[in-house]
Amino acid sequence: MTEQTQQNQAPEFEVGQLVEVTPERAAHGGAFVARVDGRVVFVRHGLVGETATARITGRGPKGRFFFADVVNVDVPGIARRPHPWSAADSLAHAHPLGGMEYGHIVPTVQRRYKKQVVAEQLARLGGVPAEHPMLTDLPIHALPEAPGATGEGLNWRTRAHFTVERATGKIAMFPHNSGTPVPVDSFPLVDSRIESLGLGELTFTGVKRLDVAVSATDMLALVFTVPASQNMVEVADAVEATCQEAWGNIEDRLITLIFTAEKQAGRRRGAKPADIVRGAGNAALLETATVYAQDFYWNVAANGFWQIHRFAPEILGNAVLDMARLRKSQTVYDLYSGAGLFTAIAADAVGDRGTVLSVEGSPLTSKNAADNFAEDGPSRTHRSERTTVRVERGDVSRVLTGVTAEVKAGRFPAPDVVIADPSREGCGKTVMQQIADLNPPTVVYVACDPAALGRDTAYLRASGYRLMRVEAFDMYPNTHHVETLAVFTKYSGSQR
Ligand SMILES: C[S@@+](CC[C@H](N)C(=O)[O-])C[C@H]1O[C@@H](n2cnc3c(N)ncnc32)[C@H](O)[C@@H]1O
Repeated sequence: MTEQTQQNQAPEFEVGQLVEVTPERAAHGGAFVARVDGRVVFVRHGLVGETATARITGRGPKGRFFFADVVNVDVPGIARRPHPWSAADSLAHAHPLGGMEYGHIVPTVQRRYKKQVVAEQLARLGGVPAEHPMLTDLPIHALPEAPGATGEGLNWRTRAHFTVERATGKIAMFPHNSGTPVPVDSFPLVDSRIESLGLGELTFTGVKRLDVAVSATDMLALVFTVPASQNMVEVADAVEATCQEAWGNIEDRLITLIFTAEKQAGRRRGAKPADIVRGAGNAALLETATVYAQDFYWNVAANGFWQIHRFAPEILGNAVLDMARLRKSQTVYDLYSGAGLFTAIAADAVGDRGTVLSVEGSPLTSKNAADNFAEDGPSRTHRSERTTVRVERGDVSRVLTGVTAEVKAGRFPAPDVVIADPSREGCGKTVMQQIADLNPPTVVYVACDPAALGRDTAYLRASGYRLMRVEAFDMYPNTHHVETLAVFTKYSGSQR
C-alpha cells in the first residue's frame, strides 16, 4: 500500500480533537511536522522529539494535512523552557498571541531549527544539493542583545504595531488564526524605550491602529490611524493630552505623535485630510549605522520601512558590503531599496565615479530615498558626495524594463552587482529573469523568507548563476523568522 493510499484511509481529525504528537522536524512557517495515524499534522508551539498533546485547529485542502497547537507537554524536550511571554504561550492560553511562536525554545535550538529550514528550502525549492557543505554547515549568526533587554532575544524590535480595541481604546494584538484582538499590557520583543512608555496602560479612544517606532538616535514616533468616522482633530487632542499626562513634555522627550486617516480600499474615503503632527514634530526619524567604520545616516518616515531589529542595519550593512566585494567606479542596482540602507553603503563604496540605482515601490519610502540622496542629503558621505545615485519609485519589474532598454541603448551602465532585498513573497520569476538578462557578475540576495529565497535561487541557477555563499542571521529571535544572505555569481565554466 502506498503512503498516499494509507493516508486516504486514515481517519480524519475534527477541529478541537486532541492528538498525541512527536514532532519530527521544524517546518517553514513556524510549525513542526508530526505524523499521527498516517496523517501529517503541522504542530505549532512544539519541539522536535518531545511527546505532547495537541489540539487540532484546522484542516488542509482535502484533509491532506492538519494544523494543531500543543496544549500539554507529556515528555518535554530538553530545549523547552518557560515561555517569556505568557500571552503567547499555548500551554497557558487556548488562543496564544502570534509574534513569539518560538518563545518556548532555548535560543540556540531556535537557531538550529531556522538553519535547518533555510537549508531545506534551498535544497528542496532551490535545487542546491542537500549534502553541499554550504547547506550542511550553513552559518547562523546571533545578533548582540539589545540594550536594556530583560531576557535573551527580547527588546530588539524598534518597530511594532498594535490594533486598538474599539470598545476600550486599549492596544491589542491578534492570536495566530484568530481575528479577535486581545488587549496586551506589554510586548516583550519591543525596544526598552518603547516598553517604558507603558502603552498598555493608556487609552486611545477613536484610534484604530498604532504604529510605534524608535530610531537609533532616540527619536520616538507614534502613528495613530484614525477611521474616517472619527473627527481626527478631536482624537488628536484627546490622545495628545493622554500622552502629555503619562510622559510629561513629549516635545522634550523627542516624541512625535502623528495622526493619519485610515485608507479605505486603497484610497482615503471622502476629502483627504492632512496628517496631524504633534509633539516633537518629526514625521521622519533619523537613523544611523556604522558600517566598516563609516557612519551613515538616513531619514525614514515614521511609518515607512526600516529594518526592525535594533542592530540589523549595521549587521546587514556590514555583511552585504562584505559579500558584494564592491570596488571603486562600479555600478550597483539596489532593488527593493527602502529608504536606501544598502544604496548608501554601495554609493560610499563605489565612490565618485560609481553609479547606484535605487528602486523602491512605496511612495513614502521612495520619497525618503530621494531626499536621502539629494545633493546634500544625509545619506551622502565624503566618498559618495558626487556618486551618481538614481532613485526610481515604482515596481521593480516595471522599472527594470525601462532601465534594461537604456542599458541596451548605452544610456545607462549595466550592473556589476545587483542587491535584491524583496518582501516576503520574493522577487519572482519575471524579476529574476530580468536580473539575469542584465548579466551582473554578482547578485547579493537578502531574504526574509527562506521559501522565497529557495524559489528565486532556482530561477537564478537556471539562468547560469551559482550559489557561492549563504549565511543566516537570527534577526528575529523568539519568532520563527530568519534573514538569509546569499551570493550568486555568473557561472562561466563547463561544470555546474
Ligand atoms: C525587505 S524591505 C527592504 C528595504 C531595504 N533594502 C532595507 O533594508 O531597508 C523590501 C522593500 O521592498 C519594497 N517593495 C516590495 N515589493 C516591491 C515591488 N514589487 N517593487 C518595488 N518595491 C517593492 C517594500 O516597500 C520595502 O520597502
